[in-house]
Amino acid sequence: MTWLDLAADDPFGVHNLPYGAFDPGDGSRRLGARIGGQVLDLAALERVGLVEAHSTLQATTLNPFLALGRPYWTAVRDRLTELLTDPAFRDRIQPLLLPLAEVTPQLPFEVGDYVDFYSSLTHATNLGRLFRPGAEPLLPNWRHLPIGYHGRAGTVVVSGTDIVRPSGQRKPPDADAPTFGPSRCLDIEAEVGFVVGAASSLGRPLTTKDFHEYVFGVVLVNDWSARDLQAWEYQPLGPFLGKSFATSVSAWVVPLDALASARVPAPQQSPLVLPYLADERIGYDIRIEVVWDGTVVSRPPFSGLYWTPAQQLAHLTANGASVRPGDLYASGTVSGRERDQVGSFIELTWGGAEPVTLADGRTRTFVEDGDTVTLTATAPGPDGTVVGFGEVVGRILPAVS
Ligand SMILES: O=C(O)/C=C/C(=O)CC(=O)CC(=O)O
Ligand SMILES: [Ca+2]
Ligand SMILES: [Mg+2]
Repeated sequence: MTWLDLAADDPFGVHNLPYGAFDPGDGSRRLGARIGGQVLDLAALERVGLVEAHSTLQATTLNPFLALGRPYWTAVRDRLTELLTDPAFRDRIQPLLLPLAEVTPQLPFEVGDYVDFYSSLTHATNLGRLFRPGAEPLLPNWRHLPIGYHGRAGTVVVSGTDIVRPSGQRKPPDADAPTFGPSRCLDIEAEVGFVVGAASSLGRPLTTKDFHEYVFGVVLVNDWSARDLQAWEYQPLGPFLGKSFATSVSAWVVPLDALASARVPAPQQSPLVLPYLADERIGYDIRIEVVWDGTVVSRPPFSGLYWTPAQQLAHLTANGASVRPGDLYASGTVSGRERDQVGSFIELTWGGAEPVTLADGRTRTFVEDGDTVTLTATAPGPDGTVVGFGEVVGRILPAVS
């Protein structure tokens, strides 16, 4: 029990303690841990000697702390738990807590390499039908390896950043020639992102068993996608400008250790995978909500994903590629089987053919200028608690002409 005045069902109780970076209001950047509606100033905490992490908590991003590896992540988390539960520390900790409302969240880590997977069987099947009508929706490799592509790390932005509508080339199937202009089919993708902490060595693949040693924590991801640009450009090399203009992530990195109670069996795979992809089938019961301009339109369940994050890590290093602190890999769009569980609007509105009606009566197919899309999520915590992920929110600004 924490000595802070927190409700037992607060999703940011001492069982969670996600890490982030914030501007306290003077234009500087500091590292913090979220507890309830406050931020614990980790830089100050380390300066006064209440926690020790080789001065990595003085940095403006989490990367140096991530690089310390699992033993330090555990030691610092244990220490924060002690400081926030033992009333003997109350008087020294209280001055280091800032109200969340008075700080501005920053991108918590400098994104190294960014990979996006494609691991939901339902999403892959739906997109196959929509993008390749008449063809087999799942390509022959889909059940043998976690399909992914390398995205653009430099355009990963923190929740709250406005998104400018992208322009680009598109050519509807019935048009004679391509045109250039603002995307008319701007979409979202609700995903779960895994933040790599420890570095691996070039030429040394990781195994599925290495997941817990190398992955530090989890963020929510909105992989904004311009479907008209994507449909025209993606063959044969895959997503490019249709997805590289912006990817939003939540401001608080939930440590993997906070998700121990959220582990659930992942779906069994058929056919059996190659030995390097064999894993313990551990999924996470992360329940996402997609909110479109105030209306909850979908509740994608992460637990049903076919490929697990441990398999994704093993696969992305299977050729000897190394990972670095701050690398981010996203699960791929989280879509459950029901229409109100899909993680993209192209699925929700079936390519724009079936508009959705928001609570105030407006109808939507794709995202319009001025719309705000918010993803939130929770997962079960220890002893009946709930782990919150905060939100990833973005508002669309008109295209730049
Ligand atoms: O099937 C396709 O051609 C395209 C699929 C996607 O756009 C999905 C994607 O970016 C990966 C994912 O988020 O699942
Ligand atoms: Ca995606
Ligand atoms: Mg993207």
